[in-house]
Amino acid sequence: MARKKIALIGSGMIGGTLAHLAAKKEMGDIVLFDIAEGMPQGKALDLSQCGPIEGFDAKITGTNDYADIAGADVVIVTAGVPRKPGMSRDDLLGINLKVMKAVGEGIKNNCPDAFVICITNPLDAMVWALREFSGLPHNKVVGMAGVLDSARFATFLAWEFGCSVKDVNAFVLGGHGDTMVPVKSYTTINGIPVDDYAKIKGVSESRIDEIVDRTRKGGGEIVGLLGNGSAYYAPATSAISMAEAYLGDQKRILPCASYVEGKYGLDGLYVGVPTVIGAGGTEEVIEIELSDEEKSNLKVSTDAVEELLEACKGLDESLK
Ligand SMILES: NC(=O)C1=CN([C@@H]2O[C@H](COP(=O)(O)OP(=O)(O)OC[C@H]3O[C@@H](n4cnc5c(N)ncnc54)[C@H](O)[C@@H]3O)[C@@H](O)[C@H]2O)C=CC1
Ligand SMILES: O=C([O-])CC(=O)C(=O)O
Repeated sequence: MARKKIALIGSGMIGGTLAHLAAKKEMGDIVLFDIAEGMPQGKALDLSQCGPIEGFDAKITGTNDYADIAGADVVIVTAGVPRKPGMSRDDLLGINLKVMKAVGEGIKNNCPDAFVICITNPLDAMVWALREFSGLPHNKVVGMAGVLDSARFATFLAWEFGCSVKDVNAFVLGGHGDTMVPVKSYTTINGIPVDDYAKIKGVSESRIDEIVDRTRKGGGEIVGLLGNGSAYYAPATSAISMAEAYLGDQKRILPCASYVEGKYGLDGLYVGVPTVIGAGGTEEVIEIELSDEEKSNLKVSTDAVEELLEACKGLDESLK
């Protein structure tokens, strides 16, 4: 069987990390694309030289030519700019929207059958715009955010409880902004609801609320510490788990920015919801029961996403 082909559009901090992870996991051959000349070629050469040490045969190439992504099975998009301290993700909208237009056309012309995972911020608006520009079916274009946000929530809970992260199943829904919705009612410690476990361990409700708040601002905390750029290890790891679910037809249920039409009272937008990922791409959006408070928090978050879509339409006529 031919090896799978994974195209990474954007070869910066997340792109390079994605390439390393995909190669180590032998997910297929990897093409690093970027508009910066020499950089993807240089990273490809450097990463290829890990092969003899780590024992992978994945072929890694770097390019500035979209023709080289032809026939890719999976495309992961990180092209664009990250925020700097003091900025919100939404401040990136104007500049990254133009990038999504170029990337969408590159995908449409070269690998229209690929499964496309968008990472570029502001995530929920950029994945929507990328889908519009590429013209691919909605089930083949998805955004990565919920896996990362849920991993952050799980990490902070495991630290608080002094338990293994393997036993924490945390769930974050909604848009990938400070209004995201960490859903306590679906967060468990090996099946034990988080609020019950907090009582057992003597952790106060207000402490759990602080952890929810830290999760919401988790990206900004790292932006502030790095000073120049944003998180890349966990974002890359998150997107790889989504690519593996597709390539392996795993039918995993992952929180992803998926296209939602009808469910959750939404009408045609991308936002973080539990999603089945298998060989059909995003095969199903799962609608879960939410409390009144969770519903109203989700509404605040989805309203913020709707506003960004309107802003995109105002910036690019073709999106109207
Ligand atoms: N969805 C999520 O959870 C997360 C999203 N992000 C976002 O991911 C994006 C990438 O982050 P990093 O890799 O850290 O940034 P980076 O700056 O290291 O890499 C971005 C790369 O995109 C390239 N690029 C710019 N315009 C391009 C174009 N038209 N075509 C192809 N490549 C182009 C740049 O040359 C650069 O190499 C940012 O927008 C960031 O905000 C970051 C972390 C998590
Ligand atoms: O915070 C940022 O700008 C990058 C990002 O989306 C994250 O790490 O969650």
